[in-house]
Amino acid sequence: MIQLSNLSKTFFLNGKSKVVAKNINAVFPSGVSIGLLGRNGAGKSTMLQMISGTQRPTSGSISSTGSISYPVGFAGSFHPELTGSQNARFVARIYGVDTEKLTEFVKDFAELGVHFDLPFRTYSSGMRSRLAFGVSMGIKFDTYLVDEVTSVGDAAFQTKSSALFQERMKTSGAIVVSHSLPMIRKLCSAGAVLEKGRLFYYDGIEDAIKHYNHVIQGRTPPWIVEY
Ligand SMILES: Nc1ncnc2c1ncn2[C@@H]1O[C@H](COP(=O)(O)OP(=O)(O)OP(=O)(O)O)[C@@H](O)[C@H]1O
Repeated sequence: MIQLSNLSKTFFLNGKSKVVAKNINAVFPSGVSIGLLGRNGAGKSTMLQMISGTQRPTSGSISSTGSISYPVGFAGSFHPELTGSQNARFVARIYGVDTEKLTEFVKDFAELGVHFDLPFRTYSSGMRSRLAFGVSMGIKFDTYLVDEVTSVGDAAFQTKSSALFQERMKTSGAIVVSHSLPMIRKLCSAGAVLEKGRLFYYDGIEDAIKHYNHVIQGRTPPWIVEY
């Protein structure tokens, strides 16, 4: 379970303020895959960053009962001079998981062939994504945070990635940010909409999509009194 308590976040830039969370109180239940929807700039990525702990709220707090991943597919902390294999070991040590097991898993999953033992700096962007997705999904977390990982590799690899995600969802939950509704429908059973600093949680993804469809047409859903 992830609990947001009186959570507020405001950015100040060039004398202007942007509120992305306004005193939000909400609970993301354990073991559920939740699609986080909202317009461009609503604050979805910021919300994931606050949940992962890389961004601080302006006020309020976030507490959780289980382990939370770093954003799935994030490659920014890989060292360019280390090989894919060495980077996988490095991350395994940071998270205290079996280095051999994770490395074997990633080797098999990411299908990088000889590149797995070559420096990360020599990788194509597709190879980087495959390594990053394999490493993050290779570690068991209670909740996976997924931000727009919609196109990892070619069609065959996407099918494989999606199957791995569904497999993980048997024992874990996720918060998934994507503008692709087919992707959200495929991966999520529940949903939440972030709009004007408020968060609306729905047990059913179709109800969240209904709300989102109102939002993108600039309308307030009839079941919401006011934002
Ligand atoms: N470090 C920052 N400093 C100032 N403003 C920021 C910062 N990070 C984000 N913002 C602003 O906060 C708002 C929310 O950004 P965020 O990336 O969280 O939105 P999003 O819902 O994920 O958007 P998108 O759907 O376009 O990816 C935007 O207006 C953005 O410009």
